[in-house]
Amino acid sequence: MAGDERRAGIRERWDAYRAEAVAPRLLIVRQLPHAGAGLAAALLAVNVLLGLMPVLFVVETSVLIGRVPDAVRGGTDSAAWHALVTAFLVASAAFAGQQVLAPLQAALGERVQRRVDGYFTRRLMASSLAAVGIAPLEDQRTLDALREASRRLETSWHTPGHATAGLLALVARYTRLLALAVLVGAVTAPAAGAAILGAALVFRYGQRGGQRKYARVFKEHLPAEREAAYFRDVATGVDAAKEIRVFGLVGWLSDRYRSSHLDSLYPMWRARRRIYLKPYFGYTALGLLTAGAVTAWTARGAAAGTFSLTALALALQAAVAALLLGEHYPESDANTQFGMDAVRGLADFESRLAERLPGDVTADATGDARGLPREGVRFRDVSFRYAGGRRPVLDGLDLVLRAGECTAIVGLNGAGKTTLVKLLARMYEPTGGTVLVDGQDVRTFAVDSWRRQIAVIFQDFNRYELSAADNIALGAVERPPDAAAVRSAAQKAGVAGALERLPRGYDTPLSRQYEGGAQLSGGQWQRVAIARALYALDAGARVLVLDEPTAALDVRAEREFFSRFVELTRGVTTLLISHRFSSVRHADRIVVLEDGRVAEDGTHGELLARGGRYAELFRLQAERFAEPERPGAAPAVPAPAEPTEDTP
Ligand SMILES: Nc1ncnc2c1ncn2[C@@H]1O[C@H](COP(=O)(O)OP(=O)(O)OP(=O)(O)O)[C@@H](O)[C@H]1O
Repeated sequence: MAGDERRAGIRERWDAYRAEAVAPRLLIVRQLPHAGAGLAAALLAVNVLLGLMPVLFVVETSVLIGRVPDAVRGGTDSAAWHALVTAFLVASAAFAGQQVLAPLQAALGERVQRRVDGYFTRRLMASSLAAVGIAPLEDQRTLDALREASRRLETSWHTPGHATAGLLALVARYTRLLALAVLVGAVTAPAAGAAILGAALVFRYGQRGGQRKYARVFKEHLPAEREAAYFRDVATGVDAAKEIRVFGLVGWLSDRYRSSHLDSLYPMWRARRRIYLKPYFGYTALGLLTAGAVTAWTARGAAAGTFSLTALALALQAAVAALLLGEHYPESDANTQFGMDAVRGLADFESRLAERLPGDVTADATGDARGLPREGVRFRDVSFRYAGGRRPVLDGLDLVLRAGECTAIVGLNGAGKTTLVKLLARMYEPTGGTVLVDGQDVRTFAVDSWRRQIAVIFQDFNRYELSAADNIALGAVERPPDAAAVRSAAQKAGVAGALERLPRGYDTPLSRQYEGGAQLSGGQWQRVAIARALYALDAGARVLVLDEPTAALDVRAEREFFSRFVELTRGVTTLLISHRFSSVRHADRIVVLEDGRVAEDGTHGELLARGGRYAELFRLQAERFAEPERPGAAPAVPAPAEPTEDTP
C-alpha cells in the first residue's frame, strides 16, 4: 500500500516535471527549423567545438606540465624540449580557438534568435488576426495567454529566439562537462568520473530547478507587477499627461507605482532566499565533498607512484573544471526558462482560439453578399449576452433596417446600441435569434464578403499613425489606391481643407511621433473617420453605420454634416446612433431601444405625438438647451442646430 502511494507520488512528480520542464523544451526544439537548417547546424557545430576547446586546453596544459622535467633535463635543443613547445602551442591554439569561437557563438546565436523571433512574431500576429470576431480577444484567459506570449517580444528580453539560442548553447556546456568527467574517469577511476559528473549535475539541478521554481513564483506575482507596469506607463506616456498635472496626480502616481512594485518584489525576494540560499549550502557541501574525495584518491595514486605528473595535473584540473560546470549558465538559463513560457503562452493562446467561446463567430460559410441588402436587414428575435455578463444586453430584439432608408437608434447609456452594430458587423454571433439579410441568414455569407458591404464609424474609431490619405483609404483596402476618391471622401466629410493645409498635405503622418507629423483636433479626427466610411461607401459598401458620428464636432460642423446627410446617404441603408436628438430627427425612422428590445418605432413627428419615451427624452434635451443656467443669464450652450418647430 505504502509502496503504491510512493509509486503514485513519483509518477505525479514526473508528470509535473515533464509538463513543466520537458514538454516546453521540446517546443523550443521544434522552433529550430525556423532558424534555418544551415544556421542551426552551424551554431550546433560551434557549440560542440566550444565545449571541446577548454577540454583540449586542460589536456595539453597537463601534458605540458608532465614534459617539463624532461625538457629541463634535456635542454632547449632536446626532443623533450620540442615536445614541450608543441604541447604549449596546442594549448595556446585551444585557448585562442575558445576566444574566437565565443564571439562566433554569440553572433550566430543572435541570428538564430532574430529568425526565430521573426517567425514567432508573424505567427503571433497571424493567430491574433485569425479570430474572426472579437469575443475570443475579450476572454480573460485568452488575453492572459496572449500577454504571456507577447510580453517577452515587447521587451526583446528572454524571447523564444533567446530560448532557442540558449538551448543550443547548453550543448557547449554539457559537451565540456561530459568530456571532463570522461577524463577524470579515465585517469583516476571510472567511479571518480561518475562522482564528478553526478555532483555537477546535482548542482545544476539545484540551479536550474531553482530557476523553474522561481519562475513559478514570478508568474504568481505577475498581476502586482502588471499593475506597477501600468502606473509606470501612465506616468511616462503622453495620453494621461494632462490629467496627471491638472488633478495633481504626480505624487499619488509615484506612491502607487512604488507600492505595487514592492508588493511584487518582496514575495519574490523571500522566494529567492528559500529557493536558492538554503539548498545552496547543501549543494556546496556535496561539491566540496566530491572534490575532496577525488583529490584524495588522486593524491593517493600519486603518492603510490602509479600516477605520472601529467595524469595528476589532468585529473585535478578536469575535476575542478567539471565541478565548476554545476553553476548557473547566464547564456542559457533565464533565456530558456522565460522564453519557454512565451512559446507556451502562444500555444495556449492558439488552443484557446481554437475552442469556440460563446459569441464566437463561425467563418466557414462562402456565400457572396455583394450588392446586398436590396430589401433590408432584419434582427429576428435576437438576443445577446456578453461572456460572463449577468443579463442579456439584447433580449428578443425584432428590428428591420429597410434598404435605402436611414434608421436612427436612440436609447440610454448601456441600452445596447453599439452591441447591435457589433452583431450587424459580425463581431459576435447572437446568443439567440437570427440576423437576416434580404431574408437570408447572415451566417450563410462569407464574413469578409458581408463586412465589405458595411461601412462603420465606431464610437471609438481608430486613429491610425499613418498618413492622412491612408487613414481614409483604409475604408476599402481591397481597392487599388485612389487619390481622387480619397480627396472626394475628405471633401464630403468636410476635412479636405484641413488636410490640404498640413505640411505634406494628404501624405502627412497623423502623429507627432513621426518627423513632419501633425496632430489633428478631436473634431478633425472624427471627420477623417467619417471620410473613411464614405470612402468605403464609394468602393461599394451598401450599409452605412454611424455610431455617434458627430460627438466631437462643433455645432456648426454638425449642422453642416447633417445638411448634406440626405445627399451623402441617398440610396444607402443607414443606421445612425446618436444621443443628439437634433441629429436623429433627420432619420426616416427612429427606434427607441430599451431593456434589450424595441420600445418605440416611428418618425420624429409620430414619436413626439405619441408622447412616450422618445418624447420624454427629446423634451429633456430641448429644455437643457432652451433654459438659461441662471435666471436672467444667457443660455450656456448654443441652441439646437436645427429648426425647432416640432419642439414643444
Ligand atoms: N465587451 C464587452 N464585454 C462585456 N460587456 C460589455 C461589453 N461591451 C459592452 N458591454 C455591456 O453591454 C451593455 C451595452 O453596451 P453598449 O456599448 O452596447 O451600449 P450603448 O447603448 O452603445 O451605450 P452608450 O450610449 O453609452 O454608448 C453595457 O451594459 C456594457 O457594460
